[in-house]
Amino acid sequence: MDSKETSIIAVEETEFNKKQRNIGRWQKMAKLHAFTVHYVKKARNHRWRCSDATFWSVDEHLCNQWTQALKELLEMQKSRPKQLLVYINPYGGKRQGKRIYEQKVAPLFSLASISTDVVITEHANHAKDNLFEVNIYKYDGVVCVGGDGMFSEVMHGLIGRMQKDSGIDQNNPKASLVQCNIRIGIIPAGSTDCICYSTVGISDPVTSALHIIVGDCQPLDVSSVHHNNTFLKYSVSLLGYGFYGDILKDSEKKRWMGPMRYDYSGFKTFLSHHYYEGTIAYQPAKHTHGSPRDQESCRTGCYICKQSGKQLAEQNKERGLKHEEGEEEWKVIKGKFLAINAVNMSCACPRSPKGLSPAAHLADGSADLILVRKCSRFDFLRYLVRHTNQDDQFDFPFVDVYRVKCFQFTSKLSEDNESNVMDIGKKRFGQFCRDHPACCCNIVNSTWNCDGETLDSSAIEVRVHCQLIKLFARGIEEDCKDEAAHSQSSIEQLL
Ligand SMILES: Nc1ncnc2c1ncn2[C@@H]1O[C@H](COP(=O)(O)OP(=O)(O)OP(=O)(O)O)[C@@H](O)[C@H]1O
Ligand SMILES: CCCCCCCCCCCCC/C=C/[C@@H](O)[C@H](CO)NC(C)=O
Ligand SMILES: [Ca+2]
Repeated sequence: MDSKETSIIAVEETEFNKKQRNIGRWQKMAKLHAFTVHYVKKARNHRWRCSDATFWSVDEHLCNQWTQALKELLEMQKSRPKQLLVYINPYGGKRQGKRIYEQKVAPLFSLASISTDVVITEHANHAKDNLFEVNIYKYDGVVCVGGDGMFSEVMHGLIGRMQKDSGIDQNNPKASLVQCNIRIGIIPAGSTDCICYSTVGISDPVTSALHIIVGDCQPLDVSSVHHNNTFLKYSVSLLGYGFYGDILKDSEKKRWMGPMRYDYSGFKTFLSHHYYEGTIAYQPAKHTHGSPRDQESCRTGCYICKQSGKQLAEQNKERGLKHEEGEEEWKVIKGKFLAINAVNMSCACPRSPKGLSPAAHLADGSADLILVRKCSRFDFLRYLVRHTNQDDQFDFPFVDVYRVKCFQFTSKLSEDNESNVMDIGKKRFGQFCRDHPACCCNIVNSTWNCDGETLDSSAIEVRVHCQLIKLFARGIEEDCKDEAAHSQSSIEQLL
């Protein structure tokens, strides 16, 4: 945190006697007055904690003046939320959402004088549907307690509500969507918590609660996914076909296993080593300055994301004056793929601390399209291992990566179904694997994994909407070796 920026959470008058301290003769001479400042203390690995410091004086007036001045300073922080709508998924991750909120988060919100309306969800889509009914405009933010799936619900509710209120048809894949200025806070209590980890740098409920309290704001790109002019879903983290789609499909049947289900299904999917044929067409993201092979990652105050934000503001100003840009060139790739991963952000998570595309940006209006072509099991394992270490994940002859603003995918199977009259044998028994006719392995489509939810269609059209939503976060901060000491000194400077 910048030392000029206040990291105070709350200021309270304190009864001095309760804080028994050895202050020698002062205590005997006069009645002491005190106030306590609760502030953010930065610890290692992007973790934030709430700490406090008590100040005392024999001068009651001086004490009151300080308390008043600090409270006024806090009042002036207009970006801080005062009223929040909170959705808790009691069944996400290890089913600890309610406990985490009540024990770790609610006391901090109350300390920071934030009032809350809390909804404990009773079924899937409860939060999403509810966001179409409530008066969302009275809130400074919506908080979800759960995992990526719960975040996805809240995001769909908010984006959908904004488009409905503005008369925008979500089924139109070319529609300019209305930005959503009501920020979303994520209290991680899921299985992967990739969105929280990639935007804060850690999956920790207290840290996330403190980012909400100090009123952080991080814009985020959102991809819209359509099939045949029908809206399917939005995505902010991973849109994965092949490996990650198959893991998700298998793991959904094993929700009872909790977060372990991904390891079990991951191992199974790895052993099955399925590849899928299809065609990808994409438009490169020429507007952004970065590349997926950059060494630098997106960090707090990222220059590339700021530039994209400026371009977006210009476009919004010019909209109406200018006609839609002419069609840019499409690149087409046909092939056999073990995995097709499109990521709007790095997708860093505790399992993969750098993520699937370490140089992807949170708010640059682009996604990184990663194509993992058919290769041996051993090579695929080498690729997967690089999700977890520092080595370059794209430095393989069977892996390609492109920074794109939109793409389309059609599986070979659906191309064939659309264009050919299938013979009776195929219709009855399914299509047989052309490479191994003797093995009779059935070719089926994979499933798209869209931020942890499956999509019903394999043929999709995807478009990145630059900075469509905002989070209570600030992106991952640059490593600071002496963060704890720095935070302490910033509070001392302030007082
Ligand atoms: N009360 C509920 N009962 C059943 N399902 C719910 C309920 N509330 C929300 N859900 C659904 O549960 C799904 C999964 O929840 P969540 O994302 O919180 O946990 P997770 O899947 O374990 O974690 P992750 O998404 O990080 O892998 C969400 O898609 C959401 O729609
Ligand atoms: C033998 C080594 C295997 C290493 C495997 C590493 C696995 C890394 C997993 C990274 C997934 C990150 C993408 C996040 C996706 C989320 O949207 C989704 C929902 O929470 N999670 C999953 C697992 O699909
Ligand atoms: Ca992006």
